[in-house]
Amino acid sequence: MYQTYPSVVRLQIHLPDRHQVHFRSTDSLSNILTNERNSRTMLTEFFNINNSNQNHRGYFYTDFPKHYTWNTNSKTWHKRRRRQKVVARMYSVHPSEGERFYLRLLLNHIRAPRSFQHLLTTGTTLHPTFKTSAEHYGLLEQDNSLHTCMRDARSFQMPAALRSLFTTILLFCNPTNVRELWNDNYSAMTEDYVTSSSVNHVYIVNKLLREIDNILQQHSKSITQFDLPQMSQQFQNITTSSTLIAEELLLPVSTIDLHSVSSLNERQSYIFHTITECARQGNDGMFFIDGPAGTGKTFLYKAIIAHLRHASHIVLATASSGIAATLLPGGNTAHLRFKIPIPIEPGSYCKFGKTSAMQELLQQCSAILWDEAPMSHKHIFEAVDRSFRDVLDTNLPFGGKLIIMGGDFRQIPPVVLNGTVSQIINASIVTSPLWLSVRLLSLNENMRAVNDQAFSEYLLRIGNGTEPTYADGMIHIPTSMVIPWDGDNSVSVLINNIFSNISSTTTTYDYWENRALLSPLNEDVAYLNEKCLHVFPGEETVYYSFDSVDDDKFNLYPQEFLNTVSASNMPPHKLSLKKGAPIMLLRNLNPLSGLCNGSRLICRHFSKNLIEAEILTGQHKGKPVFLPRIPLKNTGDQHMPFELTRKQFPIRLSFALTINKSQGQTIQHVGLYLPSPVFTHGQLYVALSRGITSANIKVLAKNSAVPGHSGTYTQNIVYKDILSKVNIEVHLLFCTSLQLS
Ligand SMILES: Nc1ncnc2c1ncn2[C@@H]1O[C@H](COP(=O)(O)OP(=O)(O)OP(=O)(O)O)[C@@H](O)[C@H]1O
Repeated sequence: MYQTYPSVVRLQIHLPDRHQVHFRSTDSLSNILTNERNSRTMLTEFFNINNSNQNHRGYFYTDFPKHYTWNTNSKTWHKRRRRQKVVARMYSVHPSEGERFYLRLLLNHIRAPRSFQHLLTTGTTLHPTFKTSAEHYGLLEQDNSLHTCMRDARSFQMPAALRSLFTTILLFCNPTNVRELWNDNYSAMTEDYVTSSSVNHVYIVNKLLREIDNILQQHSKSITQFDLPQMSQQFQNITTSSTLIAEELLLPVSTIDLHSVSSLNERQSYIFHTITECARQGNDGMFFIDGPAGTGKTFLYKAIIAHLRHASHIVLATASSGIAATLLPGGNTAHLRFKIPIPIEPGSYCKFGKTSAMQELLQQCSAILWDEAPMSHKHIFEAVDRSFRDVLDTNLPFGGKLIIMGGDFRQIPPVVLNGTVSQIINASIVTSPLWLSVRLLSLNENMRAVNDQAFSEYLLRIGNGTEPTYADGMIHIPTSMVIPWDGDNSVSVLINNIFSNISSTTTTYDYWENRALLSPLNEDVAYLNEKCLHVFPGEETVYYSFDSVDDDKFNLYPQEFLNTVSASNMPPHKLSLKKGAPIMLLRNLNPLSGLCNGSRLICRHFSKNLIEAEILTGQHKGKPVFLPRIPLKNTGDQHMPFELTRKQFPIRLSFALTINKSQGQTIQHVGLYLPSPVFTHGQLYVALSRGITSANIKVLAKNSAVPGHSGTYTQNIVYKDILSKVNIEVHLLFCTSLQLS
């Protein structure tokens, strides 16, 4: 390490009085023992500095050498005079070393500890071992965590939420003793089934099994794969296919959506009648409802779905993203609904066969709706098309089914990891042969910003890439929307602007649903969330994840390194929350119940192994749900040479969201934070078009000047190749002529 830069400091780690002492062979034993210098180590002296309150900033042990230097001769720490880059590491300790490993874990998570005893103390309790202390701090997983999770959930007496939690545990948590979990929770899970004394036990067991099986089916699993009681013959005869079909037929039809038909605007009405007539006559066809953000695509889908379901048609409502799926009645992600393989390959097939329940459901359904289609890779549509043709024994596109795709090509395109612009364009459905069979239907009236025409036109110019650009594709942001950049201060101004009275108000669903900060990058979103949580009232609860790498026999990846790993689809190692704070789900736990990747919720109650929350948006708004910790893997991350398993609650705070996650939502008060500009097609457009009027949108952009021009500017990225392939302008004319004729 000699002469390396930055310098590397190795920090001693030892149990009380178990440190190494160096002495000469001629030294007497009593001298060695009585020499005070021999009792001093880097760790004990770190404690001493903390005791003397010199470490008033509360540095961790591993941060300490950045501010203090170690003098080996005097065995003392001294404040650094000059700032210098230093990397400090504690010696690594294998978990098999027991107490020393747990001591190290505590030192990595507790700031400025004053002694070993301090590390062993939580509140007024002095723990006998570092292990129990670490357990108490929530740094170690308890053996019975799933049982305590279910036990805590039972106390809320919400049987439906408990059944969903039990199934989530089966699906994601690999429980070792399923039957014991079942036995312990059976009564609580069926509390609401027992409506009269005549309902018999066999019926209740089977009803519960059926309900659990229905949730499992969404994930291509079944109760037969778990150690659960067998379903009786009578219930088994209700086959999965008939259950799938019955479920669709029994979906409630919203009267609001039914009545909304009368308020459709002219183009919406034209498309509504074209599609519903097609379904009524049993015709096939591929439609694409294209419309800029806010033109009422979702509003129209809901009217179509309600009308067809009311007439006893089966309509499979799906979407490319979880959040868009939760906005549709009975919506599911296309991935789960059609069992689309991950990763997708050019020749992939979906994971259902000719004799599957899915095949029977497809036979029966009158239409398939697929929202946010431009976000999905063309190989996904091609796999679904191939599978439908196969199981329905026909060579017609999508097996001759009526497909209604929708979305906006001005918005976020498919994600291609490290992809070039041409790879991203090439991933779009517009470059698939399927696109040739598509009939485009366009909407053009912004119903979201209907009362702010100038804003609506500005948005469209941004989306189409026709807003005048200055150097490097920079476009002007109207002064009324701008918060001038002034570092951290201006971030607080932005937060106060969007979340007015955040520190004092008792906030409602509407408050959270109508407000969000947006930013392109995850790290900036995390920064905003942290700042918001800081000013949000209430006591903070912290959950640490348990991180591991499979088969890491030689401890190549120490805990503190794994804890620093962050990925867009992973919760943080240190998850800080407060009651009443908004959060976002990071996995599709139970889409049919509104628990999708991207669903927004509000925290209500925290236990060690359970979070109780309420759904904030979409069809299931207000529904209580339980969330367990689940092991999450960072599969598919090409930047990492190992597969990390992080056991954590699958959530993040959601005062702030990435722009990509906000797509599809109407958010009245939008705060756009751009410490760096947007990086892909459609992002600026998606962010700004969440709002309903320019008066409620605030933009904070760094480096936003254009030489020679006054005002604030930011980059807008539009891949015009995608838009020209859709040929939107030409098509608008086509639609107008159809209407006029
Ligand atoms: N015909 C209509 N009458 C009244 N309100 C409407 C109508 N059409 C749409 N809206 C309202 O306009 C807003 C935007 O509609 P919607 O979310 O359906 O647009 P979208 O095209 O799906 O937007 P995005 O592309 O951003 O997802 C919603 O609040 C919706 O209720």
